Amino acid sequence: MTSFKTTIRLSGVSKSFGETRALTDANFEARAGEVHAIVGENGSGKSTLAKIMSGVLSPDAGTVDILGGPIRSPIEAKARGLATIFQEVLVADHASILDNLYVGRDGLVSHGAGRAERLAEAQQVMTRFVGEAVDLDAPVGGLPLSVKQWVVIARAVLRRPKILILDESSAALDLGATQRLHQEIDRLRGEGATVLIVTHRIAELVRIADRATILRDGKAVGVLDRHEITEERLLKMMTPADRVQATQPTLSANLRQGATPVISALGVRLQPEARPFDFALMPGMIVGLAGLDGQGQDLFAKALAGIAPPADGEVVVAGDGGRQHVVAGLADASAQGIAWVSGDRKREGILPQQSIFENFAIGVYHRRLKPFGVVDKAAARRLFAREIQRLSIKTGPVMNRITSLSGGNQQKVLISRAFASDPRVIVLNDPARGVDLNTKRDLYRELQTFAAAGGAVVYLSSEIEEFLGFAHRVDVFVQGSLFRSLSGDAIGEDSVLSAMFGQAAGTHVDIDVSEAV
Ligand SMILES: Nc1ncnc2c1ncn2[C@@H]1O[C@H](COP(=O)(O)OP(=O)(O)OP(=O)(O)O)[C@@H](O)[C@H]1O
Repeated sequence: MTSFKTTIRLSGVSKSFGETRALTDANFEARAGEVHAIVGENGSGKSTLAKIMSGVLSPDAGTVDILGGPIRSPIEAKARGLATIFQEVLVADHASILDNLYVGRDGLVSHGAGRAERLAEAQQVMTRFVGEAVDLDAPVGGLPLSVKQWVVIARAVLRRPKILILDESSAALDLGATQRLHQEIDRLRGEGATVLIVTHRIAELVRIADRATILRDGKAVGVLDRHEITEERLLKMMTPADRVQATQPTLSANLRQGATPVISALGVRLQPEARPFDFALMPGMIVGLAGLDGQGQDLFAKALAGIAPPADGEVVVAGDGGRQHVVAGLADASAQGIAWVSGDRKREGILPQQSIFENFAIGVYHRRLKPFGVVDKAAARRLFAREIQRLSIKTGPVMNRITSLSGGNQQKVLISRAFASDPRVIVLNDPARGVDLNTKRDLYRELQTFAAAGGAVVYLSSEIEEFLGFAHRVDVFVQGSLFRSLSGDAIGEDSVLSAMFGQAAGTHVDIDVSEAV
């Protein structure tokens, strides 16, 4: 018989924030040498559980036994060998990579004893993670989100933890990087560590989790073994009985082909040295943007939304009466009916000092003014109430700060803001990051309804699975330029992946916008 060493045991744990019950009488158990996933809808209590285990929050009731005793503070957690990577990417922007890696150990390490060993150790780990050597003295502030995420992961791994908790830590990583993270998780498991992962990425769960504990409304409702973990089973267990099940997305066939593109780009160059390309998006169409990290797809999404103009060429939107209008910035794009949803909600999305309602309403005020420029707050409130229902946003009083919501629910507020601005085009940059399975399905359905009514959707994702059965076309970016467009049946996991690596599998569809512009 195999004997397991239990490293974590939580019994009857409850935690409330005001009137919100985040955890109610929850039990949880994990072992040495296992990867254990914590799964549940947005707001089901996953992060609260992780924070209690990490000593950041103390439970209102129940017992916590981690590696032999309760944990009363983050310092105690650290001393006992527990490291946690929280949902938000927490780095000191002004400090170097090296200082960020060793912060909190024994002061900063830019000078003094031990620098040489630490440099070597840090360089080795960062090279393994990022896939190439990095300048450890570079300030973290200017680095891409994915490298910042690696800094946070490396900081935890360098402590050689006995328990590692990853709360949505792969969210900012692309395909190759996620694979490298999985290798690291395998290595830690092999060394006997307990690895807890909180993730909404189902493919990830199936690939690496030995067991999964499912939370529903703050209660642990079951534990699945590796062979029992399937998307349908997880959905069934995590969905509250009163939650309307979304239907599987179906692809609308009645594309109005031949219509004028609602948004197009001719001879666009994203970087001075990159190859120029053309792009056109018809009303009723959902186009996926794909690529390995940093291949230009994110720059292009930002160019379409007016956030960062391309290095060369123009983005053109069809205005009233067929007029062509060159997009001249974010406010202009928004006035032309192009809405933007960012996946990096902390930097580009939420206004952390504002209420939940204000974060929603800011997107609709300019379109829902009463005569004489007076804001119709009552109308905005009614609209928000409808959106809360539609996307099942789990919120307390809407005048509470946006930061009181769980991460996934903050993201849902941003998505609802985009829908409510009556856009003609919605550009979404990895919007499903940190969003639960049910909401992903709701989101696909809402976007399909929007497209079926003549709207156009640009959907950037780092997960290929998201495009399947959802996008009419997937545009794959390589080296800062559009490499391949895959349409209809040509969209498959293998064909998109091959194109991402610059290979020729799949059907090459040239986009001809010359007639339209
Ligand atoms: N500091 C806080 N103040 C008020 N409410 C809070 C606070 N932290 C969490 N909550 C509430 O507790 C509930 C559980 O939140 P938690 O962050 O644990 O959910 P989660 O399962 O991690 O969600 P997600 O998948 O969206 O990250 C939510 O309803 C959330 O709004």
